[in-house]
Amino acid sequence: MPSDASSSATPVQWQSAADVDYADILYQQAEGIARITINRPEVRNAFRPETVNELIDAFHRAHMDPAVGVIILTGAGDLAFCSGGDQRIRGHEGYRDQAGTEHLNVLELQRQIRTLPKPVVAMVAGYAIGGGHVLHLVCDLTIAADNARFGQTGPRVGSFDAGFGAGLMARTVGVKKAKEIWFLCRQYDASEALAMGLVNTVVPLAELEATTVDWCRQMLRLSPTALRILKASFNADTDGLAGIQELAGNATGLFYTTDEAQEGRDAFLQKRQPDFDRFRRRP
Ligand SMILES: CC(C)(COP(=O)(O)OP(=O)(O)OC[C@H]1O[C@@H](n2cnc3c(N)ncnc32)[C@H](O)[C@@H]1OP(=O)(O)O)[C@@H](O)C(=O)NCCC(=O)NCCSC(=O)CCC(=O)c1ccccc1C(=O)O
Repeated sequence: MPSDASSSATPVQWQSAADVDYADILYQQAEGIARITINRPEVRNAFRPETVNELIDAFHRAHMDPAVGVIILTGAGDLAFCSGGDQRIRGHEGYRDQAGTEHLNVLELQRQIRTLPKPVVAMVAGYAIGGGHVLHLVCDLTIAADNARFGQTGPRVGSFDAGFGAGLMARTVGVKKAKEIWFLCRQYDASEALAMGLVNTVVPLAELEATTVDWCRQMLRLSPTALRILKASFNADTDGLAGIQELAGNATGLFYTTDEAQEGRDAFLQKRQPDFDRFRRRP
């Protein structure tokens, strides 16, 4: 079968997990794909701390599930992917949860999306704005509908994301463009986003899900280990020593599967000297 063979004609049959009870998000699964949906369309899918905690839980679930190979992050409805932090519950030093504690917990979610070892695809219809724009940015790929609109609003609403929101943005679209996005708080349509490398492709809204699923199916046919290590390698320089640690952890994980590493473990458990003589020193 050719590597790009398309099976996009077959619609996906999403199944909701029976054992989850999220209030702000949906978690569905099919064919090795987990689909995580921010489900607050009445506020253009703005997130509150509880939303972010549920997203963290859902991404952890998808990470740990061996049946999941690719994850889609999206927003409910056609009007928005996500409009960032819910300004109605923004308090003195963060976003207030129902117990009254104030958080900036989306930063933890950003790190989780980058470090979990499976491709994460942002499926964007409508607005990806503010912290919602940064969420699509930290995903590995972005598929945009032709009605998508992108932008930052921080300097207008009294906020900024000086982490991935600035640094990864600059690496993605270039420093001048990233400064324009943050300093002017303009919105960009899908074709402008494509031209600046902010998204991977733009499709008609009616084809958004089919195209996203098709890309996921293509990745599911590829080597999961190769994709895993490639994802870590793309983060390695950006994320400094934490990125190198992530990449290196994959090397350790692969080494553990070898007879050579297992000889070390077995020798310790059998209280003998390890015998590494039978393992060749490769050029
Ligand atoms: C997204 C819009 C451009 C959509 O415009 P439009 O289609 O015309 O719809 P509206 O009529 O404006 O909105 C419909 C309805 O939704 C409400 N709403 C929309 N967005 C939000 C929001 N973010 N918070 C709360 N409510 C929202 C809107 O008020 C309407 O409600 P009604 O009751 O019907 O009036 C437009 O809506 C828009 O511009 N929205 C605001 C975008 C914005 O400024 N977002 C916040 C950016 S700052 C941010 O996200 C920081 C959070 C963050 O990620 C972060 C960064 C750095 C460190 C930590 C953090 C962190 O942890 O949070």
